[in-house]
Parts: sequence; structure tokens; C-alpha cells
Amino acid sequence: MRVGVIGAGAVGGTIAALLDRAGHEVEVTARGATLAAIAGAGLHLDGAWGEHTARVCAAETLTRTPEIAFLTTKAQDAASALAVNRDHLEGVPLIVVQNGLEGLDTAHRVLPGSPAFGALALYAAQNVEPGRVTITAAGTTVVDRSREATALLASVMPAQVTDDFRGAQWTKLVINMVNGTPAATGLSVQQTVADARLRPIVTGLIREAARAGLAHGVHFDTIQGLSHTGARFAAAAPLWAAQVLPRLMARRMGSVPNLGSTLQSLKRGQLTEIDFLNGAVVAQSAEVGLRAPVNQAIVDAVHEVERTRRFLEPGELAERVRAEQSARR
Ligand SMILES: NC(=O)C1=CN([C@@H]2O[C@H](COP(=O)(O)OP(=O)(O)OC[C@H]3O[C@@H](n4cnc5c(N)ncnc54)[C@H](OP(=O)(O)O)[C@@H]3O)[C@@H](O)[C@H]2O)C=CC1
Ligand SMILES: CC(C)(CO)C(=O)C(=O)O
Repeated sequence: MRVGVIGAGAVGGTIAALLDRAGHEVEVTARGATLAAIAGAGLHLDGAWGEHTARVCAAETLTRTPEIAFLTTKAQDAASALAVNRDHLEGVPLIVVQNGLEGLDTAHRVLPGSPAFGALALYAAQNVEPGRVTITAAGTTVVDRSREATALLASVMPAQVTDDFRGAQWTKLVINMVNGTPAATGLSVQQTVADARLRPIVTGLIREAARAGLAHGVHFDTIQGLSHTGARFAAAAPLWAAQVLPRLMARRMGSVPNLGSTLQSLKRGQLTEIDFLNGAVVAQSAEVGLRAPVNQAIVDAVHEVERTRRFLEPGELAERVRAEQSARR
């Protein structure tokens, strides 16, 4: 199949390399150092799904019209990345592999004539350097309704379809509550969950996300072991008891340190997706009259790190969270 991948970073690089290995005709879009690396030495994948160097076509924008396309940029780049590829994406099935709640709406807005489906990656991919990606933890991809896209992905990696993408998106948003604390501190997900000062923060983030979803009437689709019952537990249980949830999430990631995709952006000197993750929890909470001070404190902390390039010490972050909680009481 002719496949287009918009944004050959960690997730896009993984999808492109695995589909190339399976014999598909893959074209990726990339820019700067990533484009130069892929054009020169190919796209290199290693880790949980084996090693492969994909000699894929690479350009700043698509040069031909694919039969199916994947959008794999960070959420803040989605609209502009789609717009510059509009000529080759009109009418083409588009799979938006993105965290947060907005990717699919963005695709519908920018490309109203293209059938768009969401997808949620539950593996951990690290863009170790331009054109080189390592899978640090295997996991499935949950795909919104499209049997065609699910079959294509399932031929190269674990993938499953869901008919309740909104419920799955919210469950994934809850899972992504593990991203912010590493981005604020520079530590891995496993380290933040192991730290007695940071684990209550991660738990508080999860709790606020679960409460917001429930208040919006979301039925959380079960993914990666987190079910609607689990989300209700996260929302209602005392903080000490709910700490089992981040522990389970971290355990699923295995022993290879997982930075999470948000910290990876900071390590490359880029802005993050934090407004689309913890920022989404703050916004969704406000819509239903709830407060989300832990998420607000993390959004502020990560924006500070974006500006100053200085990670916060765990105790310092815990103090910021406490201050935000008492200010909003
Ligand atoms: N990494 C992971 O383990 C997981 C990530 N996700 C989600 O998947 C999505 C993608 O994340 P991830 O792969 O980590 O992100 P990356 O930052 O690694 O990759 C995104 C890539 O898109 C490129 N890009 C952005 N705009 C354009 C454009 N206009 N044209 C061409 N390329 C562009 C970026 O280039 P540049 O560097 O030049 O900006 C970058 O290489 C996010 O929503 C993330 O939350 C979900 C599950 C796991
Ligand atoms: C599931 C997880 C946490 C994997 O790293 C992810 O979605 C991310 O890093 O954005």
C-alpha cells in the first residue's frame, strides 16, 4: 500500500519503519535535522519490535498522494502539518495518532473532505536522535472504527479497533497523567512514580482527569487494564489508596526508563504538548465547574521549564502543587 506518514518522530518513525519492513511503499514528511538524517542514512528502528533501517522517501511535504496517511506530529503541530500537505491528503483516509482530546477535531477542521479516524498508541517510543527511534515498551494501538487502518497496523504491531473512541481517548488522557511530572522534573515515569514526594502528585493528576471525564458523562473504554471501574476508583478513592494506579501504569512500562513523549520534547529543546494533556484536564474541569489545581500546577511548571530550561527538584514541585491547591481552595 502507498502510505504517508506526517511527522517522522518517535511514533511516526515507528509506524513508517514497521510498514516499510512489511513491504509497503512509505513516504514520510520531516524537517530540519530529522529530514537530513532520514534522507542520508534512512530511518532506524530498534527495541521491542526488532531492528530495521527503512530507506523510505522523505521530504518536507508529501510528494505523492498516499492510499492512507498517518498524522503523527505533536498536537500543537497538527493543524499546520496537515495544511501544508492538503493537496495530497484531500479525500485520503487519515489516521490521527495523537494524545489529548483534540487531534481528530483538528483533522476534520483542516481536511473536511478526508475521512479521519483517531488512534491511541500505548507503546513507548523514544526518538533517541534524528532518524533513530527505540521502542522501550511494547503496547497496542487502539484505533477508532476504521477496520482498514486497524488491519494495516495489526499486520506489523499489536492493534485493536474500538467503537467508542471518545471513551478510549479519555482513558488515554488519564494514562497520560504520567507524562507531566517527568516533564517538570526531568526524571523518567518510573522514577517519578517511585518517588514518595511525586507519586501523590501523579495520583492527584489522575484523580482530577478521572473526575473531569465522569462529570462530562464519559464512559471510560478499557485500555491497558484501565477500565471505567478503575476510573471511578481513581476519582473517589483516598489519595493513599489511589496511588496503586500510577504504580500499575509504571510497572506496565517495564524497566527501561520511559521519559514519556512530553519530556522528550523538552530534552530536544522544543515546546511541549502540555496544554493538550494536563491543560485539557484543567479546561474540561472548568467546563463542568470543577477545579483541577494539580493539573494547573503541572501546566505552569512545565511551561516554566520550557522557558528556563531548568527542571524542578521533586520537593520544589510538591511545594508548587501544595501552593496551587491552597490558592484554589
Ligand atoms: N513517543 C511516545 O512514546 C508516544 C507518543 N504518543 C503521542 O503521539 C504523538 C506524536 O508523539 P511523538 O512521536 O512522541 O512526537 P515527536 O516529537 O517525536 O515526533 C513528532 C514529529 O513531527 C514532526 N513535525 C512537526 N510538524 C511537522 C511538519 N509540519 N512537517 C513535518 N514534520 C513535522 C516533528 O519534527 P520537529 O522535531 O522538527 O518538530 C517530529 O519529528 C503525540 O501526540 C504524543 O503524545 C502516544 C503514545 C506514545
Ligand atoms: C503511554 C505513554 C506514557 C508512553 O510513553 C505515552 O502516551 C506518552 O509518552 O505520551
